[in-house]
Amino acid sequence: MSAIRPGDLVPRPMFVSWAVFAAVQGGLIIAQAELLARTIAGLETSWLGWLAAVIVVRACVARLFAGTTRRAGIAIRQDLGSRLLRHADSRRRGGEFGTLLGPGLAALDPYLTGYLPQLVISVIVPPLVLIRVGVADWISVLIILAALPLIPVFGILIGLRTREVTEHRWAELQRLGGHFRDVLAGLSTLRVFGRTGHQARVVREMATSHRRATMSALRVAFLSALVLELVCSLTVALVAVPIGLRLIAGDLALAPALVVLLLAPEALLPLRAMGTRFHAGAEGLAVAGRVRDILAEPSADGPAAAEAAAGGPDSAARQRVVVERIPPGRAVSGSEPLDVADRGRPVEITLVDVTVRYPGRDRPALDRVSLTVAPGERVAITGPSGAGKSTLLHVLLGFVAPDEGRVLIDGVEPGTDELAWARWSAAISWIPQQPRLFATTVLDNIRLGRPEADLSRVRAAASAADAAEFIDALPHGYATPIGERSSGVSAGQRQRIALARAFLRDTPVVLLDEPTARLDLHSESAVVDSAVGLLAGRTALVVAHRPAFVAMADRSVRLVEGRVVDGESPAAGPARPRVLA
Ligand SMILES: Nc1ncnc2c1ncn2[C@@H]1O[C@H](COP(=O)(O)OP(=O)(O)OP(=O)(O)O)[C@@H](O)[C@H]1O
Repeated sequence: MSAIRPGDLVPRPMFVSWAVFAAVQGGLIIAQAELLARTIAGLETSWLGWLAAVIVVRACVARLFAGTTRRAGIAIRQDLGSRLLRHADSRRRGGEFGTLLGPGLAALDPYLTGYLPQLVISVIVPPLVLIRVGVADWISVLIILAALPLIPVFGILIGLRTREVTEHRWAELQRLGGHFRDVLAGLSTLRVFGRTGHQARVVREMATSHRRATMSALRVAFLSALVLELVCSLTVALVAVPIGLRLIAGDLALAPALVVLLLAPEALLPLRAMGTRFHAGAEGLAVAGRVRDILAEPSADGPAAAEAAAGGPDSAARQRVVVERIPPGRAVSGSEPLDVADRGRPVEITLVDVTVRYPGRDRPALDRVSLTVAPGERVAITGPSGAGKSTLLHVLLGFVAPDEGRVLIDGVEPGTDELAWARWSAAISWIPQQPRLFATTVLDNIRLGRPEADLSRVRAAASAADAAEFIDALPHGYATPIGERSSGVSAGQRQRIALARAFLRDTPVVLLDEPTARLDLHSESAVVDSAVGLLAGRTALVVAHRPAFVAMADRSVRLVEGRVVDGESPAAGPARPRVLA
């Protein structure tokens, strides 16, 4: 991360106003010390009114300054937020980006409204105060000047460590945010592939790592406050002891001695406060660097980005709605073992008068749909957009509970039996229109439903899905990491990884939502050929848009406005053999 200059974030007039405030504040500090010293030394009350006025003005100025700075901070953050949103193309709008826009910009606040104004105050107030101390007693100025550099030196030494730990903490937070969003968006995929429990563990580990990084940053902050406090106290003591001795010896009058004693801590205070605020603002500094890096990158929103972003916010939101509709009784445990006995034989699926109504919709998405898919039969579901094809698959996946009607698996209704749904889930491979890949390696993405599978089985599954060639050409082959929101692979490659996933999972039932994303000719024919191989010998429901996908089925059922309007009779003949046993 490149270093960032304060001027990159804060407009110049803001610095000027901070400087003016610092000068006024410096003058008021000196006036306050002067009036207090005269009142005590002369034992007269005539200055008390002026003293009270200075204290009140000082408080008002400080309040005014805090208000102006806070408003400026909000304006700067809002401006950065909208610039980031305008600039960052859809590929970058992942969970990390969300973390940057949310907690990231919020972390900028202590930097903008705390550290930077304090930096200006530290440059202006100590010299003003030291001039007045020098007029009263030049020896004290020499002592303060000798000790003063210790504060920034210690501050810088600790600051370097602070920057390191806060950047680490920020990186951990971004990783956590990115992964969490990925997991949420792909929750339905994880659920079908029985990996929710594993992902919960991963999120827990990331949260622990972030907590450790936070504790380490806090330790450094406390240590730094302690060191700075010690240096300031020692400096004041070094000034006070000789002043006391010279007062007793009669070498120094009481009024200038009091001015020196009152002003010595004020000369040190801004530097000490700057050290403390540096810690509070260090995360903001890390964020500012990231913001500047993003704004410096060329924006690349365009057709390619749009394609790469397939499976974007709309589809994620839609999936979330679907997942929210899962009745509590149907939650499938991630640690549920696959039912191996189920894997060996094709399954019969029956829907009886299934009706699904989405909230806020007049027309049901499925209207009394009855359908029987014989063991080993492949049925294509066709129909215009919005006919209810995906909803039909979602009912079978348990994402959507029918409002009326029954779903029977091998003649048995899972109903609200959690175990029955877990067994059923373990028997399904689901390939959605826009398969969800996770920000992990290609290898782990393929073996999502079978984490124990070794590389040779993964390779076999990838070859069956015509994915082996492009995976071998990736920079690290199967170990190549996939970015957030499937960045780094094309829509066609994503489909082939999803098919490889299904080949490896090797379940008796396949539910396939044909990809509608624009695929090039080679990708399309590769996906069709692989899908033919995958469906062989399995009970399958395929939402089909293209003739090639309809042709691979034994029969097709047409849905229009949620109703079955046309269904061919089942094809006769034995089921074809599986590709992967
Ligand atoms: N989560 C939801 N909330 C509300 N309405 C929904 C939801 N999902 C789907 N619908 C509506 O239900 C109807 C059927 O949608 P569905 O996605 O099943 O159709 P489809 O045939 O798969 O369409 P496409 O071919 O365009 O994917 C549509 O009118 C759709 O707008």
